[in-house]
Amino acid sequence: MYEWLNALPKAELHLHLEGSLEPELLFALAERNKIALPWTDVEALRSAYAFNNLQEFLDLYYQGANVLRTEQDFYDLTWAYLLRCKAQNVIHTEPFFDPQTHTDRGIPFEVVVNGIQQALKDGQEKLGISYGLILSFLRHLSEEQAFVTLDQARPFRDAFIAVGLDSSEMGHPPSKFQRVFDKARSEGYLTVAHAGEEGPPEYIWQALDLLKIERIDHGVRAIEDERLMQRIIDEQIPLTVCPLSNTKLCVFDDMRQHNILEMLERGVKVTVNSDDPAYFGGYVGENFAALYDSLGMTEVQARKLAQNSLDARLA
Ligand SMILES: Nc1ncnc2[nH]cnc12
Ligand SMILES: [Zn+2]
Repeated sequence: MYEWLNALPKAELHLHLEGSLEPELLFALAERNKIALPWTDVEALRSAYAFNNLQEFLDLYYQGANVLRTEQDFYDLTWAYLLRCKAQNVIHTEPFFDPQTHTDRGIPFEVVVNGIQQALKDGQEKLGISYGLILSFLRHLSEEQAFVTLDQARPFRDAFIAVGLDSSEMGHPPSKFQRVFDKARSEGYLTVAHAGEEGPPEYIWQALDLLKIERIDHGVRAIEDERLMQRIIDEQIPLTVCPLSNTKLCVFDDMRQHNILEMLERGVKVTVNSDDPAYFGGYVGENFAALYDSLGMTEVQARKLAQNSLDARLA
């Protein structure tokens, strides 16, 4: 890692807490909770981290999340992530979590939220990292199930700044969730959504026009639609781009093909994020380093990307 990149103050705006579950912690939690794993050791698990697309990754990611059972588990997961933030000068974070991944396995909503929230509060107090937590709906499930999750969140309303939308993109357009996003906005939530990661530009239009999102998560396929590009430039709608994720999930064949700097130079408010760092080979710092190594990112560009992340905060 490069010291000058590490030293830049940054915000992380696209991070799935469940995706920060490192294999070592996964094994430790499995042991603590007496859960048998299908992998013999950490190395065997790590060697399974080879994906051809988003769905192949998600299948393993949901399997990994199964070791998270208690409030302490969610605390430990979140705290480990915050220590990484501290080490890389991430001074603000807006992580996602997927309540349905846990409630559907019988883990009470409050167990998940309390563990995460306590760690975030301690991170603010002891590490000086500010935050805003985003509750994300799983788009492969129904809108009705998202409404149930929104109901479960109501007693904890102050714990969240926004709702989001993630999981399998293809075949699950933003329009499927228009009503639940309307309801969430009426309750004061801001909104974000994954769009244009694997899905077409049309999904980004829907996320903007139907879900009224503040930021586009990924959004790299916007570049295929010139009218859309003009809109996100004119309105300075932030994109939370995740370079290592995009190459690991074969959205781009190679980092040298990534379009983040082309977007930046065209005036798009792009930011650098890690998505699921335990699975994709690194945290924000490693993502910045990859842009330097493979795309020749300049110091001016790095500073602009870091500033964009601070400007695009919701909390
Ligand atoms: N990159 C990604 N896209 C969609 N859903 C996700 N959940 C965790 N990581 C994700
Ligand atoms: Zn994501």
